[in-house]
Amino acid sequence: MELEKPHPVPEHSLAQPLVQLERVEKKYANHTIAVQDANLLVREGEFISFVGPSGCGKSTILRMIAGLSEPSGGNLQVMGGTADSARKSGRLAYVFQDATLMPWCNVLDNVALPLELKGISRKQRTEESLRVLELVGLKDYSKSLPRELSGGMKMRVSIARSLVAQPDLLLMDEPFGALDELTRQTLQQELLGIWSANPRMTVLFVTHNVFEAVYLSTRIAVMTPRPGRIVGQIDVHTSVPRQEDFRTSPQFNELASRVNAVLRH
Ligand SMILES: Nc1ncnc2c1ncn2[C@@H]1O[C@H](COP(=O)(O)OP(=O)(O)OP(=O)(O)O)[C@@H](O)[C@H]1O
Repeated sequence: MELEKPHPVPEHSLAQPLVQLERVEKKYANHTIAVQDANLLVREGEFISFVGPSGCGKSTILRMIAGLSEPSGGNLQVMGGTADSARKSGRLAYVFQDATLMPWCNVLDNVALPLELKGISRKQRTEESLRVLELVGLKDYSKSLPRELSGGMKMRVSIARSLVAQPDLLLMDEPFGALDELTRQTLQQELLGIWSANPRMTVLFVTHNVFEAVYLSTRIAVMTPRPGRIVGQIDVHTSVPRQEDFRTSPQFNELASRVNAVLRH
């Protein structure tokens, strides 16, 4: 199997640490320990998936990194400061499982929202929004309303909105979970294309789908529940952009088996 040139993920030892979790814990007010003793070092340019069963704390970790929820213990650094300061810097973007579009606004205005909130001029907002809509193949739908789009198209709009302010860190919480398998695979391919075209962009991606994690990631953080822990980290050395035939390769199956073995441990 011939795979293309490697993604320019910087050498691990040289790339900047972007996110660092040291013994991070999250205990909710109802005493649920959602995350315990989580340790992870994310370097610039990586694509890391969190994979694990429902309730193992994947979303909780992502929300803490996004500055939407505070750890109850341990040390969390994002872009050299607190998660809250990283969120306020505007250098990170968050994609939810639902596209969460404003139904009364057209596609262009939905995508332009982060720029509007930053006070960017209408002309520049339009230019930038059309640029990212082209990346996700929706330039011709800029005037459409969300209700006129399929589920996959709505998710593309949501991804375009997350990219419009050119984030350094893209956090995605099960973004393709509600899509049919074929659409899901198409969007995985598109996401990898966008990521590999932006060598400095780091992606943290939550999924419960082992195959999705293997296909997308440079590293997989495997989590188990009660309490939620990162119990293993598996590197995926295959270069990107990845071809569809990676999905049927022996290496793919071997990686999926390794992830499953850690999940069952
Ligand atoms: N706000 C909250 N208050 C109390 N408990 C919570 C809260 N949010 C999540 N939990 C609990 O924390 C644990 C981890 O939840 P979390 O949503 O992070 O898991 P997850 O792995 O993302 O699950 P899923 O794949 O189903 O989204 C679960 O037991 C959940 O019930």
